Amino acid sequence: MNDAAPAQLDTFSRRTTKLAVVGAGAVGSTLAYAALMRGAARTVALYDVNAAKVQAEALDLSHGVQFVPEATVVGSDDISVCADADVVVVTAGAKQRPGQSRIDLAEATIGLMRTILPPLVEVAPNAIYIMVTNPVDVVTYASLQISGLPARQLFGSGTVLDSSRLRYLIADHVGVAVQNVHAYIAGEHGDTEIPLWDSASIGAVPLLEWARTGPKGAFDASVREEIAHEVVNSAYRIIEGKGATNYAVGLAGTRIIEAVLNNEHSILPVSSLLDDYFGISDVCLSVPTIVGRRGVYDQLQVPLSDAEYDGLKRSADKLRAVARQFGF
Ligand SMILES: NC(=O)C1=CN([C@@H]2O[C@H](COP(=O)(O)OP(=O)(O)OC[C@H]3O[C@@H](n4cnc5c(N)ncnc54)[C@H](O)[C@@H]3O)[C@@H](O)[C@H]2O)C=CC1
Ligand SMILES: CC(=O)C(=O)O
Repeated sequence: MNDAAPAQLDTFSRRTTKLAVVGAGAVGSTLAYAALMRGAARTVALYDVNAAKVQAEALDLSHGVQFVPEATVVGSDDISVCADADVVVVTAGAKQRPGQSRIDLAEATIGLMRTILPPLVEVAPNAIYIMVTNPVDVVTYASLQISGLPARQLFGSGTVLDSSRLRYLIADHVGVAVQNVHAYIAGEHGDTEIPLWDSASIGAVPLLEWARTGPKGAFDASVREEIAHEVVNSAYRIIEGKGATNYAVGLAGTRIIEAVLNNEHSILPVSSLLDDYFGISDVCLSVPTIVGRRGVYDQLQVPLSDAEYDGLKRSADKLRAVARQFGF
């Protein structure tokens, strides 16, 4: 009998992936919880400057590991807790106060990234970096320059969350399962974002076709306008009510982590560096993008109406201007 066989089998059957979450606040700790629930990684490491908070979050999460796929949770105010992570998700930084826009956080967040990223890259040089802290598109662009990482290796959560809000509203409007709605929000994760109606579909039916042939008024321009308005303003409403958004972003972030760690080549609207995307360059924003173990692969050239193209360009111009304002 070969004594080595069971141990070897054990080694190979365990997932050894490590997720590091930087910032154990509302978003970071909820994301860690969602990642544990879904068994996204074998080790979940939390890093935060607030030692008492990060240790408490890690302990609380650890007490629940009996009930989730096997995992280990560690938390520390020492950045080396992130060492050799496969994925690093950055959620550290100030959150919006009611009435503040995401862009209002730019100066503070960029300053924070200058402090956090160099030591992070030192301890986890091969990780895929997913930026969540707002304003996420500008932060992603600045972070690429601060870190010196290749554009495929560092990207932002972008409009994955906004697209899930859009899909939820469309599904609710027509009474179908949200999983059967395929629709993306593109551009800024913020006030200039735009729904890509031209490429949206419900099941196999193009959404604009549904608008023509479905129940009267199903998706006429005023309904589309109302839904788009609701998506843009969702975060403001939630922040007004409870001070932060955390559950949906935790799940959206986990979805991106899974796409990376499982090398899914899934199409997700993450925020990445554009280089001649329909003529748009030198800015990070969201378009439907293939995501896998090496991070960002191709950005899909989806069909765009003239209005959608103009909206995307407006987002790009705004985000570039904000980045320039801070010397990037
Ligand atoms: N991209 C997206 O879809 C979303 C982004 N956000 C953004 O995520 C960020 C975090 O939001 P919350 O978790 O609600 O804020 P929070 O205030 O609850 O947590 C932030 C955490 O960052 C920590 N932190 C601050 N400086 C740090 C440093 N130098 N190193 C490590 N940790 C540090 C704080 O101690 C705190 O625990 C905000 O910028 C918010 O706007 C929030 C929701 C969605
Ligand atoms: C806060 C934020 O960026 C969001 O919930 O969309």
